[in-house]
Amino acid sequence: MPPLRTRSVSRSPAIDVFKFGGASLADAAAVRHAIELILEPRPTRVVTVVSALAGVTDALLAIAESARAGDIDAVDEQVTKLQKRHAAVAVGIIGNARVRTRLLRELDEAFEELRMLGHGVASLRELTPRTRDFLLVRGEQLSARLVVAGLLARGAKAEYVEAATLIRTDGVFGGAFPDLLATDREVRAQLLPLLKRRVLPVVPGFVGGTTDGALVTLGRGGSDLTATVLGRSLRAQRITLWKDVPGLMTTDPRLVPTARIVPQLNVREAAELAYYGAKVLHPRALIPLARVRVPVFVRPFADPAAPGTEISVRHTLTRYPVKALSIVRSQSLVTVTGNGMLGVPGIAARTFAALQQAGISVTLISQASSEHSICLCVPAERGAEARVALEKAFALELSRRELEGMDVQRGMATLAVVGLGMAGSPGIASRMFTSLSTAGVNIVAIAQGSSELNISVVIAEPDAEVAAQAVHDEFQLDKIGGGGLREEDRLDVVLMGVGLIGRELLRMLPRVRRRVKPTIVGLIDRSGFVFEPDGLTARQLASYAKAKESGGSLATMSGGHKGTAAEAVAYIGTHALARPVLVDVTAHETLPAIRAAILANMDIVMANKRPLSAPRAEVESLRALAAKHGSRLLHETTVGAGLPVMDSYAKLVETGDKVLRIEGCTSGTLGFLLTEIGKGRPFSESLRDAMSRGFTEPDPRDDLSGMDVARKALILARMMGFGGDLKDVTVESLVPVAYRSMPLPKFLATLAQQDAAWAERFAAATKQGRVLRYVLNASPRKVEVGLRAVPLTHPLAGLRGTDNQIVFTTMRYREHPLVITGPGAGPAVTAAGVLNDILQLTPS
Ligand SMILES: NC(=O)C1=CN([C@@H]2O[C@H](COP(=O)(O)OP(=O)(O)OC[C@H]3O[C@@H](n4cnc5c(N)ncnc54)[C@H](O)[C@@H]3O)[C@@H](O)[C@H]2O)C=CC1
Ligand SMILES: N[C@@H](CC=O)C(=O)O
Repeated sequence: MPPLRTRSVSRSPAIDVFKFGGASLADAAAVRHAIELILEPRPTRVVTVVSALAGVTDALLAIAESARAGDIDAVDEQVTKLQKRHAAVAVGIIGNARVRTRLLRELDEAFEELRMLGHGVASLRELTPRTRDFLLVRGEQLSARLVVAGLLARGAKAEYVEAATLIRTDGVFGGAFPDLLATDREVRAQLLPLLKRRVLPVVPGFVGGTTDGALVTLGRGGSDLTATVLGRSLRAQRITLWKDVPGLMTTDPRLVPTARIVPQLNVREAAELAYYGAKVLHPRALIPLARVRVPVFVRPFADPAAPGTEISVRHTLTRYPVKALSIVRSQSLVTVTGNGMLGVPGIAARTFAALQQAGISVTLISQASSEHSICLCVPAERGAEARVALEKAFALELSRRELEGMDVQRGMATLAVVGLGMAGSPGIASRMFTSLSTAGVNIVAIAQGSSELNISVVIAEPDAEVAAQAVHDEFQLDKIGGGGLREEDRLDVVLMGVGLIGRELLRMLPRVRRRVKPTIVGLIDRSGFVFEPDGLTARQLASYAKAKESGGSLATMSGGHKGTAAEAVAYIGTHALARPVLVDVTAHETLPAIRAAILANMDIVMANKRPLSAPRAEVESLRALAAKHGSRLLHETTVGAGLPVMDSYAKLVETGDKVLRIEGCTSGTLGFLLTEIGKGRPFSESLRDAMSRGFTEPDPRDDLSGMDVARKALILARMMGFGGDLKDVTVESLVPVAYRSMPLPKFLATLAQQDAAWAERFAAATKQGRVLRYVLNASPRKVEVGLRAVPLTHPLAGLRGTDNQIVFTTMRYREHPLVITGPGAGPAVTAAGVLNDILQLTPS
C-alpha cells in the first residue's frame, strides 16, 4: 500500500528525495523498476540519488588493487567485465536504437578512461587515497548516467548533476564529511531551478568534492548520506531510502527469526542503531538531520507499497522501552590494566588518541570507577595493531610497571539494546542482564551512556545468537508493529467512517467516565486516513469531525495519508497498539478492511450491516479468521440500533434457550415514515425529515426497498442457523421500478411524484381498520420482509416514530414471546450502542 503518500506541504515545490541502493539497481529490470518509482504520479518533485550497481564498488576496488600490484592484464579484464555489465543494463533499459547507441558510446568513453587510469596506477604502482577515490566514484557516476538515460527514454525531463559540485566536504579521502552550510547553498542554487522547471535531477551518491575541486568519497554506504544531505538542504518533505530490506528491523532476522519491522524510530534511536552495527543505514546518515526535521523512510524496493520504517523526530511505540538490538561480531576486547591509572588524569584521553592515530575505530568503552582498568572494543582484525599502538603510547608506564599491560581478547561480540524509552525507566538493565544470565550467557563488559539511549555488553562471539534471542524475547520485540501488546490501561480505537454515526461517536467518547478511556488513534474515510499511535488529541478530533461535516477528505487534511480502507488498516496494524479495535460505521462493503484488521489482531465493532450480510461463505470465512486470531466481532447496532437485541439473543442462548423465530419491525425510517404519513403528512416531506434526522441509510432507497431490513433479518436468521444468502430473503420493495436505479439526486428531486400512491396505500389500510407496518419474519428455514396491514389491536400497531420491536419466540418464551421495544434509529441511540460495544472490550 502507499500509505505514506502524505499530502503536499506548503513549501513550494514540495520535494521527495529518493535514494536507490546498489541492490535496487542490480540489473536492467531493477533499473526499470526504479525509473517506474521515480515517474509514479505524485504531487511532489523528485530528486534521485543513486548508488553504484550492485557489486560495482567492490569491483572498482579490485581494479584499484590489481593496478596497485601492477597487473595490467587483470585491470583490463576487470574493466571489460564491468563495461559489459553496464552495457547490458543500457540495452535492457533503452528501447530507442539511436538513444541506446549514444549511451553505449558514452559508456565506452567512460570505461576507456577507467582503463587508462588503471594503467597509470599500474605503471607507478602507487595508489594514493586521492586516486583511489577518483577511481571509486565512477560506479555512482555511471549508474546515475544510466538512470538519466532511462528517464529521458521514457520522455521525462531529467538531468545528471555532478555531486562534486553539490556536496562540499572536509576533503578527507575515503571518508569525507559534508560541509553542511556550504552544501546547503550549492544544492539550493543548483537543484531548485531544475525542480521549478520540473526537471528530475539525478545525483550520484557517495561522492563529494574538495575545495580544490578534487573528487572524494563519503565512506562505504555514503549514498544514504548524500540523500539526507540533499533532503536537508532542500527541506524536502521526506527522504526515501529504497533498500533490499523490508525496513529497519528489531534485530538481524538471520539471528532471531521472530525479528519484526519497527514501524517508526526516533532519529536518535536510528542513529544509535546504525552506529552499533545495524547495516541498513550509514552511521553518519542522520547527522545532517539533527536540526532539520525531515523524516526518512527506509522502504523495500521490491514491495513499494509496504510502509517500511519511518525515522523521524516523533517518539512512538512508547510501550517498548527497548525498540531494537544490534550485534556486532568479530570484535576484540582490549583491556589496559594497572594501579598506575588510579587518579591519573588523561589515561583515557591518551588511550583514545593512540588508537585514533592508528586509525582504529572504537565501538565500545568501559571504565570501572576504581580506574584500575579501561577496556574497549575494536574490530578483531585491528586488535594486534591496537595493542602495539597502546604499548607505544604507554611505553614509559609499562617500563615502570605502573601498568600491568595490554590484554587483547579475540572472538568477542557486542550486543547493544536501543530505545528512547529506556531513559528514566528503572529495571531495563536488570531485565537485560537477567535474560542473558538465564540464557547462560556470560557478560564480559558493560557500557551505558548517560543518555540512557543504549546499553551495550561484550559477550563471547559464539553466544551471540542465544544472547540476541534472549534479549529480543525479554523485551517482547517479536510483538512490535503487530498490534499485539496487551496493556491493562489502554484501548486503541480506529474509527472507519466519519459520517453521522461516526461523528456522534466522536462527541460521546470524551465523555466516557471510566478508568480506561478508549483512545482514538486513527480515522479512516474513503479517501485515506489519519493516524497517531499515541492517540489523536481532542482538538485534532474536533477539527477532523468539523472538516468531515463540511465534506472534506481525510487524505487532504493535515497529517492525512491516501489509501483504501484496507490499506489504511494494514498500515495502522503494523504499529504497536493496545487492545486495538476497528469500529466500522460506514455503509460500505468493508470485508477487506475488516480482514486486514483481524490479521493485525484487532477486535471489531460494526454498525455496518453489509459485512455480516455478505455471501455466507465470506461471512463464515471471516468468522473463522476472527476465531483463529482471537478477535471479537461485536455488532449490537446492526439490528435495532442501540436496543439490546444481540445482547438478549446471546443471553438466551448462553443460558440454554433456543430461539425459534424472530419477528418485528426493525426499520426506524419506515416506522417514522408510516407514522408521519398516518398523520396526513406527504411521503416526500416525511422522507426528507427522516433523512435530516439521520434515520435513513446514506441512500434512503436502502430503507424503502426493504434491503436494510432484509440485511437485519438475514443477520438474525443466520444466528438461528439459516443457511441462505441475501438473495434467499423474500423482500417487498416500496420503491417503484422506475425509481430504483436513477441517481440519488434525481430520485430525491422527484419524491413528490410518489406522494399520491403512498396516500392511497394508507387510505386503503385505514378503510379496513388496519395500519401499515414493515414487518420482518425470520426462522432457521425462511426469512421474509414486507409491508403488512395489521389490525389496530396488533402489538406492532402501537409503535410510533422510529420505534423498533423485536419479538423472540423461544423454547422458554413460547407462549409469551420476549419483546424488546424502543427507538431503533438515529445518531444518538446508534452511537450509544456502538460505544456500548467498545466499552465491552475496554477494561473497567
Ligand atoms: N443511522 C442510523 O440510525 C443507524 C445506522 N447504522 C449503520 O451505521 C452506518 C453509518 O451510518 P451513517 O453514519 O448514518 O452513514 P453516513 O453515510 O453518514 O456515514 C458513513 C461514512 O462512511 C464513509 N465511508 C464509506 N465507505 C467507506 C470506506 N470504505 N472506508 C471508510 N469510510 C467509508 C462515508 O464516506 C461516510 O462518511 C451504516 O452502515 C448504517 O447502516 C446502524 C444503525 C442505525
Ligand atoms: N436506516 C436504518 C438505520 C438503522 O439501522 C433504519 O432506519 O432503521
